[in-house]
Amino acid sequence: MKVNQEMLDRAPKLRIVSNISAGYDNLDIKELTSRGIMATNTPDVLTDTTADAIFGLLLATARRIPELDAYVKAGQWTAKLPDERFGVDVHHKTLGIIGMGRIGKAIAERAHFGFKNVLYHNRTRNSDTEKELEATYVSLDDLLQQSDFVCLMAPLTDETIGLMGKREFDLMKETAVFINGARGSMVVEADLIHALQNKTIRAAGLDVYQNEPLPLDSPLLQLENVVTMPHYGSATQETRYKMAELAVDNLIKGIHRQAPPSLIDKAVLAHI
Ligand SMILES: NC(=O)C1=CN([C@@H]2O[C@H](COP(=O)(O)OP(=O)(O)OC[C@H]3O[C@@H](n4cnc5c(N)ncnc54)[C@H](OP(=O)(O)O)[C@@H]3O)[C@@H](O)[C@H]2O)C=CC1
Ligand SMILES: O=CC(=O)O
Repeated sequence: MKVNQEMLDRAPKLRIVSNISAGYDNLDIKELTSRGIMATNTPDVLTDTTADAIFGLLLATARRIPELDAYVKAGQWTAKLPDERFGVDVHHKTLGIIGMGRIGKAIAERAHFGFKNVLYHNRTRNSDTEKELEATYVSLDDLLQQSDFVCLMAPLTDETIGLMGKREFDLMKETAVFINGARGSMVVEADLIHALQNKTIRAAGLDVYQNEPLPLDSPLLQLENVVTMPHYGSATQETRYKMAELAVDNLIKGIHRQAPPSLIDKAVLAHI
């Protein structure tokens, strides 16, 4: 739900907005802070669960697991698997992570022993991450040109909206797989669809979309080289419970005008 000026005008007594998600692109943080309203999210508790899901999506896309599951269940496995159904290797390839934050790093940890290289791109270089995960910092264009798997894991901001468009898909290898575990609006969906239809990239694994739930007439649903998930990254019972607990802790602190555990903009404390 979007929390913007219009909504806030109707809530003059509001003290805190407690988001149950790590991403907070639905919140106008500047506006909230200027009104002395705290805003919180639920990072960390969902990091490993989301990394598991996005890594699973990467494997499923490369090895075409959902398609082959449907093939077996439809009774089509009546002879040797035809070559056209083969997948592509994941091991000893190059993984490029755009947004090497908490979840990006957890994905890199999972890739550390299986991939040949892990490349990453952030606005700032992180030498501790480079040492710890043997990851290499590169420009966005170098990452797109060199990676066999490109995984988008940065936040949606004014800077990242439409980050992946025609130019960026054109830079990717024809054999590369694109994974989006971040936010749909960071991708120009029509350009992604074009790249997939024309096979200028091999495939995509998507957890997030420009419009959610994904409209039934989306061309993405017709493409064999797309694996879809329903914005599912943090969706395990254990993790959703921890997220709810953290959101409640944040809320209770905020109602009592105390600093919540995951306050997004600490500058708001000067206004309350
Ligand atoms: N699919 C799902 O279910 C889920 C999706 N998410 C999404 O994942 C996002 C990341 O979460 P999390 O890892 O916890 O967040 P973090 O804040 O820990 O990491 C975000 C990373 O992105 C980098 N980044 C920010 N802006 C840019 C930019 N313009 N270009 C390149 N890199 C950039 C940051 O580095 P720097 O500041 O140096 O640029 C940082 O390393 C969330 O914002 C949310 O949208 C989160 C949870 C579940
Ligand atoms: O997309 C989910 C989140 O926690 O952010």
